Amino acid sequence: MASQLFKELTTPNGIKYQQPLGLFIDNEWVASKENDEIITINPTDESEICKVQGAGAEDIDDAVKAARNAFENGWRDTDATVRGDLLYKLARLTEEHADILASIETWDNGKTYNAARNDDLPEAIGVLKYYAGWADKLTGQLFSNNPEKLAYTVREPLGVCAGIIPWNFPLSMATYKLAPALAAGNTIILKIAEQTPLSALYFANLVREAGFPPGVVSIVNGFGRKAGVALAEHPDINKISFTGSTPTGKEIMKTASNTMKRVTLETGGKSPMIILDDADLEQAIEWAHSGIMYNQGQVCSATSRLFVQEGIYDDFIARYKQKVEGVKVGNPFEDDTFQGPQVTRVQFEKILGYIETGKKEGATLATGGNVNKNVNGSQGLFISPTIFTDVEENMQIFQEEVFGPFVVVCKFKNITEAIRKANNSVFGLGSAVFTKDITKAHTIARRLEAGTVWINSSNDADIRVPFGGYKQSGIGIELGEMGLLAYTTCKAVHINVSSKL
Ligand SMILES: NC(=O)c1ccc[n+]([C@@H]2O[C@H](COP(=O)([O-])OP(=O)(O)OC[C@H]3O[C@@H](n4cnc5c(N)ncnc54)[C@H](O)[C@@H]3O)[C@@H](O)[C@H]2O)c1
Repeated sequence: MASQLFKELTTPNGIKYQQPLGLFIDNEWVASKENDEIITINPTDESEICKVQGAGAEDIDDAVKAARNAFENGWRDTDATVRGDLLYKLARLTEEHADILASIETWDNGKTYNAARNDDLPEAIGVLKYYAGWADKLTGQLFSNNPEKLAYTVREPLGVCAGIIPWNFPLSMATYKLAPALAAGNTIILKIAEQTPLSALYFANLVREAGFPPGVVSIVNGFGRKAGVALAEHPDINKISFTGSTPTGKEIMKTASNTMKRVTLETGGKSPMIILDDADLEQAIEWAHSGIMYNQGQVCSATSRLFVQEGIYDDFIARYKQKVEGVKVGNPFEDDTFQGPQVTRVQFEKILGYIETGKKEGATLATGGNVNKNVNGSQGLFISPTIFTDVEENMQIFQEEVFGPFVVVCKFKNITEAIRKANNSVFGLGSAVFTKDITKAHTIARRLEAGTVWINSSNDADIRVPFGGYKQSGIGIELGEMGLLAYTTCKAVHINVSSKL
C-alpha cells in the first residue's frame, strides 16, 4: 500500500485542515524509505491522532544531499537581505496560521491552548523576525596595525547543519534551530521529536510557501535511534544543534566527534530558586509556581528546587500549597485550565515513579503526588501538581530531573548554605533569587553556577538574550547575537599592501 502523505484532520476545537504525514525533503513531501510509521497520540485521552512517517538513514542521506546541493549552488551566495526577507515572510505566514498551529500544538502535546497561542506562537514568530533582522548585520573586523599589511575577518556559514529537538516546545524549538542557521547562510535539516511531530510538519508547508529554495530546509520526523543517530554520524553535516536530555546530548557529542562536527547542546536541568527572608512573598509565590508548574513542568530551566530561608519558611509553604492546589488541571483547550496532561505515558509514569521514590526516600509529600482523575471523566495523563518538603541533598528527587509538575523544597539558614546547596547539582541551566536587597541579589547571582540567573522572576525568557547551560546542562549558546555566531565560522584574510617591489 502506498504511504499516506497527507490526512484531513479536525482539531478538538473544530479546525479542519490537511496534516502532512511524510518527510519534507528538497521542498517535496516524500515517503519514508525506512517504512517507519510512528503513532502520535492526544495525551488528553491517549487516543491516536494519526500515524506519521519516520526517516531512516537513507532518507537522512537524501536530505543531506539536497542540503549540500542547495548550499553549494546558490544559498551560500544569496544576498543576506534576501535571506532576511525570506525569514520575515515565514514569520508573517506563521502569524497568519497561528490559530491552527496553536491548536495542533495543544492537541499533539497537551500544553494549554492559552500557552500555545499566547506564548509558543509569539515566541516562534519572534525568533524568526529577530534573526531575519540579523541576516544582513553580520560583519567582520578589519586589522590595519602595520602600513604594509591589512587583514580582515569574514563570518562564513558552516554549511549543512542539523537540528534535533525535543517535544516540550515543538514549534518554537524548531524556529530556535532554523532561524539563526538560515540567517547566517547555512542549510538545515531539522529532526523533530517523534512524540510531537504535527506542528512542525504543518509549518514545513509555510517554509515552502515563503519561498525558500529546495534543499535549504528539510524537516523530518523520526526516531532518535535511527534518524537522530544518522544525523550525528553523517560525514557531510558540519554542525549539530541539539536540544534534549543530558544522556542523549552526551551520545550525540561522542558520535559527532568522529567527524568533528561543531556541536551545540542544550540539555537538562534541576534549576534552583533561592527565596530570602526579605523577599516580596506574594511575588515569590507567583514565580515559584509558574517557574516549575508552567507547561506541566516540562521546561528545561524549570526552577524545580526551591530554597526558602527559615524566617519565612512556614508562611511560604502554607501559601505556596494554597496557590498550587488552586489551579485547574484539565482539558487544555478550556480557557481557565492552567495544567494539561503530560506529553506521553512514558513521561507520566516516570513522574509517578519519582513520586514513589520521594516517599521512599523519606521526604514529606506536602501536596499532590497522584494521578488526577477528574478530567472529563477520563484518566488521560494528568498528574496533580506535587510538592515535596524536607528534602535532603543526597535524595534522588533533589538531584535528578523529573520534568513534570514536581517541586522539592528545602529550608536554609544563611546565604552561604543556600548557594552551596543550589550549586550541588550536575546541572547548571537556570536559577533564580528573590530578595529586595540588590547587593545580595548580585552577590548571589555571581556565585550561582548557572547559565541564566533571574532576579525576582523565573523563566522569564527573552529571545534576544543568550541562553545556555553550565556543567551538564549544555555546551554553547542559543538565542541573541551569540546564538547566531554559533552558526558561523571565522575566516581571516591577510593582504600584503607593501609598496616595496
Ligand atoms: N536546555 C534546553 O534548552 C532544553 C530545552 C528543552 C528541553 N530540554 C531537555 O530535553 C529533555 C526532554 O526532551 P526529550 O525527552 O525529548 O529528550 P531526548 O534526549 O530523549 O530527545 C530529544 C531529541 O533527541 C532525539 N534523540 C534521542 N536519542 C538520540 C540519539 N541517540 N541520537 C540522536 N538523537 C536522539 C529524539 O528523537 C528527540 O528528537 C529534558 O531533559 C529537558 O531538560 C532542554
